[in-house]
Amino acid sequence: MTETQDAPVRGDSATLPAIELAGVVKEYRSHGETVPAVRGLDLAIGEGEFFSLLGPSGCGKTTTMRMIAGFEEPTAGAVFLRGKDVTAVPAHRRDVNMVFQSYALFPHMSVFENVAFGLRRKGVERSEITRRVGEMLEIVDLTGREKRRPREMSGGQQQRVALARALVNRPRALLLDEPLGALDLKLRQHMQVELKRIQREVGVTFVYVTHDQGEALTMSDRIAVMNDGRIEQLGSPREIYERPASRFVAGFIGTSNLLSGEIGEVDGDRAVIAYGDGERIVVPLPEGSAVSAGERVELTVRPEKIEIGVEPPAGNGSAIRGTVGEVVYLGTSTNYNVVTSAGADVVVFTQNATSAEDVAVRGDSVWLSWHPRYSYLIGPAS
Ligand SMILES: Nc1ncnc2c1ncn2[C@@H]1O[C@H](COP(=O)(O)OP(=O)(O)OP(=O)(O)O)[C@@H](O)[C@H]1O
Repeated sequence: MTETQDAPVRGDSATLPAIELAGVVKEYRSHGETVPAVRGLDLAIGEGEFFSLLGPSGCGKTTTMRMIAGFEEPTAGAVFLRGKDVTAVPAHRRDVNMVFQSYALFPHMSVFENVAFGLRRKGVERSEITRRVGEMLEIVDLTGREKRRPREMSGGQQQRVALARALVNRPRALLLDEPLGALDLKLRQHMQVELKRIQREVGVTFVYVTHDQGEALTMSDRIAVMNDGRIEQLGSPREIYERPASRFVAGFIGTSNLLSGEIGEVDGDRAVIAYGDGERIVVPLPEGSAVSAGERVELTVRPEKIEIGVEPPAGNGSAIRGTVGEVVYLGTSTNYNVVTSAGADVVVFTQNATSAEDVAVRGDSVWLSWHPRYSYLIGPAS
C-alpha cells in the first residue's frame, strides 16, 4: 500500500502523531434506522506506540479500526495519518496494513509465497524479496518453514505468517483486530509476549483491538477503554488498572470492589467516609474535586491492596469490618470473600509468600484495611 502524497499535511511531520482521530462519529443505517457505533472520538496515537482499543462487544472498536484503515467512512470528523487528512483516501492508498483473526492466508501458497505476495505485486526485485521475506520470517521465528503450506502449521504459526505478510510491506501502522481470538489460552498468552517483542523489534505503530483486558494490559503502551461508542478512559495499563476513572472501567478491568458511604469530613486533599458502625474509609480527593460533608459517594479498591486480619489495624488508613464467606486457596494466593458491616461484598487477594496458613476461615469476624492511596473516588453513589 502506498502513502498518499496529495493530502494536506498539518504541522511538523516529525512530531505528529502516527494516527489521529478528530471528532469522529460513525452511524450505520440498518433497516431504516440509525445505529450509532462511534459517538465522537478524539484520539492521538504516537509513532511506534502499541495502542489498544479495549471494550465489550459492540462498543465500537472494530468500527474505529475500520475507519483508520479506510474500510469505513466516518459520518463526521476526520482521520489523519502523520498529519495528513486521509478521511477521503481509499484503504489501498493508506499506509496501514490490517491483520485479522482469520489470518486470511492463501492456502495453496507456501509460507514464503504468502509473505512475498505484496512485494511481488509491487514489483520489488527478486533478490530484495528473498532478503526481506527472510528477514521477516526470522523476526517472527519461522526461519526454515518457508516451504510449508498454511494447513501444515499450527494456529500460532499461521498467525505469525499473517503478521510477517503484513509487516514485510513496512507499513507505517499495523492494525490488528482480535488477532489471537482463535487460539487456545496457552498459545494466546505465548503469542502476546511474541507480538510485543516483534512490535519492539520492528518499531511499527500497532493498533490492537481486543475485548480481553488481560491481553491489553500485557502488551499495550496505552489503552483506550471504550464503552458505547465513547472512550471512557485513556492511559497506560498501570494508570487504568490503578486509577480507574469510572465505575465501568473499574468493573471491566480486573476485579474491583465498589463501596459507598457518606463523606464525614473533608480534610485538605482527602476525605474521610464514615462506614458501617464507626469504621472509616479514607479517600484522596482528585484535584479540583468539590465533594462536601454529607454527600454519598462511590469508591473503588483493588482486591490485592486490602489486608485482612482478625485484629483492628494500627494507623489511620481505611479500616472496615466484615465477616468471611468463601475462602478459595489458589496455591500462590488465597481469595477471601467478605461481607462488610454495611452489607457490601468485597474480594481480598492475599499472596501466600511466607505463610501456608489461612489468615481467617469462613464465619470469622475480620478487619479489612488499606492505605488511603488505594481508594479511588469514582463519583456520587447511585
Ligand atoms: N455494518 C453495520 N451495519 C449496522 N450496524 C453495525 C454495522 N457494523 C457494526 N454495527 C453496529 O455498530 C456497533 C459497534 O460495532 P463494532 O463492530 O464496532 O463493535 P466492536 O466493539 O468491535 O464489537 P465486537 O467486539 O463484538 O467485534 C454495534 O452496535 C454494531 O451492532
